[in-house]
Amino acid sequence: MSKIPVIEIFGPTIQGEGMVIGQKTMFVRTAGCDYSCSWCDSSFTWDGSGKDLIRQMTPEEIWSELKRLGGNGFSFVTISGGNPALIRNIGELVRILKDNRMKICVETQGSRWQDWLYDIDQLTISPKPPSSGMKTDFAALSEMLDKLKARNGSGHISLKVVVFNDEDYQFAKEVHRRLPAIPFYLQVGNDDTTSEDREKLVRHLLGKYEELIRKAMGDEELKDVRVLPQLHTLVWGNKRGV
Ligand SMILES: C[S@@+](CC[C@H](N)C(=O)[O-])C[C@H]1O[C@@H](n2cnc3c(N)ncnc32)[C@H](O)[C@@H]1O
Ligand SMILES: Nc1nc2[nH]cc(C(=O)O)c2c(=O)[nH]1
Ligand code: SF4
Ligand SMILES: [Mg+2]
Repeated sequence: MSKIPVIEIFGPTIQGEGMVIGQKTMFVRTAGCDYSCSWCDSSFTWDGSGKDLIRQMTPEEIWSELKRLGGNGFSFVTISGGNPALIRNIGELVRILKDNRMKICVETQGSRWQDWLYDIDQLTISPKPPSSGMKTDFAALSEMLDKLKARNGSGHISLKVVVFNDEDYQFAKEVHRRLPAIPFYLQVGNDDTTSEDREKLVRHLLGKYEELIRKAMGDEELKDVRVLPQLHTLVWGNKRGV
């Protein structure tokens, strides 16, 4: 039976980011990423520090674990990582979730394609700005969006760019300029992913959020934009598994 490298399964919790913020959901986080963003808040999925947490699980085992944790109290499952789009076998998990009438949300950076992406109900694509140290392949990104749009339209897709500085903000605008038809989100970057002082972190991030709101509201070139914080970080700080 085909297996999937899973580093954590948790929930129910709220989706803290993007197009379905506030949605009650379970989470499946896969191990491994083709990127290595300088500020990645989930670097334990790819930098070796979480290697003892990785379990090779069959899609059935993942579904059992979701049921064990969430009982009958959920109808939404979010798959994140790392980059879940590295893993072909997630197609089988998607099938099981669909058979059980789950809605599925996926978080990916848009660097890799899998056919199961066609079956995702809420797909968040998060191209990486300069501060991450990564380079976005816009041709590959456009190709991915064209494929998705041709099959299912684009109502269920969004673009979410994390912003840490002005260069990132300019990059975010470029993403929106190139792909104006896709719902566009700006997300506040958390530049202190190791702090255990929640109060201090929240005060700092709310300040950053206000700054980003002010910038976007005063920007005539950005009309159709949503500006969001990471809600789970405001509620729980840098705690893992929430
Ligand atoms: C950990 S990533 C996993 C999915 C996928 N690799 C991606 O980057 O889209 C999930 C989301 O968290 C965002 N993220 C990662 N580190 C962050 C940070 N320090 N502050 C704000 N958002 C962050 C990513 O941009 C992405 O939208
Ligand atoms: N509550 C909560 N919402 C999230 N939205 C995206 C997350 C992620 O790490 O992909 C995440 C996460 O880790 N927790
Ligand atoms: S692409 Fe996502 S998981 Fe990978 S390093 Fe960047 S933020 Fe982290
Ligand atoms: Mg996260």
